[in-house]
Amino acid sequence: MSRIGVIGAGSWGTALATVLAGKGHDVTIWLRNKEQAEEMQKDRENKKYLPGVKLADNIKITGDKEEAAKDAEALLFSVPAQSFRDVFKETMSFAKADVIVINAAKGIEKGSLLRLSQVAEEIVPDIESRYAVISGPSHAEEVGRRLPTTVAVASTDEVTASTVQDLFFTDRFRTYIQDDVVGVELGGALKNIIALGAGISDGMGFGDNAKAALMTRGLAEIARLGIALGAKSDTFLGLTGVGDLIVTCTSMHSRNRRCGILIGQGKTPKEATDEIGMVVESMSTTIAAYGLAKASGVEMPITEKIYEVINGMTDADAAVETLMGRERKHEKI
Ligand SMILES: NC(=O)C1=CN([C@@H]2O[C@H](COP(=O)(O)OP(=O)(O)OC[C@H]3O[C@@H](n4cnc5c(N)ncnc54)[C@H](O)[C@@H]3O)[C@@H](O)[C@H]2O)C=CC1
Ligand SMILES: O=C(CO)COP(=O)(O)O
Repeated sequence: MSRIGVIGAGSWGTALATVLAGKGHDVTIWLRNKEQAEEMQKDRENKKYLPGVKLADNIKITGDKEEAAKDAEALLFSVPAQSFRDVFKETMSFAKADVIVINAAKGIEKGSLLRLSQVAEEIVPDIESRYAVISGPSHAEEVGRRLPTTVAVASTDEVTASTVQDLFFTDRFRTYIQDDVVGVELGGALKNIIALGAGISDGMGFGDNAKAALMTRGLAEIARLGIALGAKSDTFLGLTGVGDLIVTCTSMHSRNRRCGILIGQGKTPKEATDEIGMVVESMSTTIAAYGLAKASGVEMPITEKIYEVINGMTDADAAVETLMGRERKHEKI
């Protein structure tokens, strides 16, 4: 049994806290609003982000970051990617020197174009051997209800990877070990862009053929960028690649897909994200991926069109026409 601080109490932090508590760990969730923390502590439920899932007695909720961090043996970060830098920096100032860090967010920092493990290393230069990423096809709504789920835990350090594997492993939440941190981070972040596109396609009334095309060619461009940035190609065929792409492009739990559906039906990106009311990571990840693709000279035609749609530079109809009318070519990654 370990003491674990969960930093961020959205749907994912809350769902993962229930897995950890189910294993008997002593879990403290931090959330930034003190009144909401008190309410959640009293209600024993996250009514805003994960309604209907009861919180066990070994989960404590606090609005005090120091309380969640200071005695923790492991810290699980589950705040949106663009907030990670600030939240991580402050939290680590309270943490024990040997704390294990697990990041559950899926995104790339917009301004710096850094993966979140790179952001963490900028702040704590010796963090790599104590840092793990958890990622895979896993919607909070299902994990919170103990529906069978598989994910990967990636770390460059094998001991850290297996320690984190053990922290979460249950009969309903199966954790695999991975060493390709770059591939796992990029797979989890970039699939959200394709899910947004799949949603736009659904919202425009296109069919399963169009969605399968987006998913397959989308995976090709995810892998292309990933390999150029140092990922292993096999990772994109695993849980954190094609696995997460499938669940996010097909599930009505996906906020990225649902946001795309609203855009495909004619809403502006701002109206669509406001209506979703939870983090839609693809909005910032698309901008970061567009920047990374340009900087590394990798061709990402779907990402480029989605970038233009969400920035009001083209509409979805024109984007589809351009993608379908691209020069004829051989099928390859
Ligand atoms: N919901 C899901 O099923 C899954 C989500 N993820 C990832 O987990 C991350 C978090 O997502 P969700 O929990 O779903 O989001 P959410 O929208 O449900 O909740 C986000 C939480 O972060 C808090 N937050 C936002 N900015 C903050 C800041 N600056 N400081 C402190 N707290 C802040 C919000 O108040 C809220 O409690 C995202 O990167 C997402 O892609 C990954 C796998 C599954
Ligand atoms: O990453 C996820 C599932 O694995 C969550 O996807 P959404 O952010 O689109 O809900």
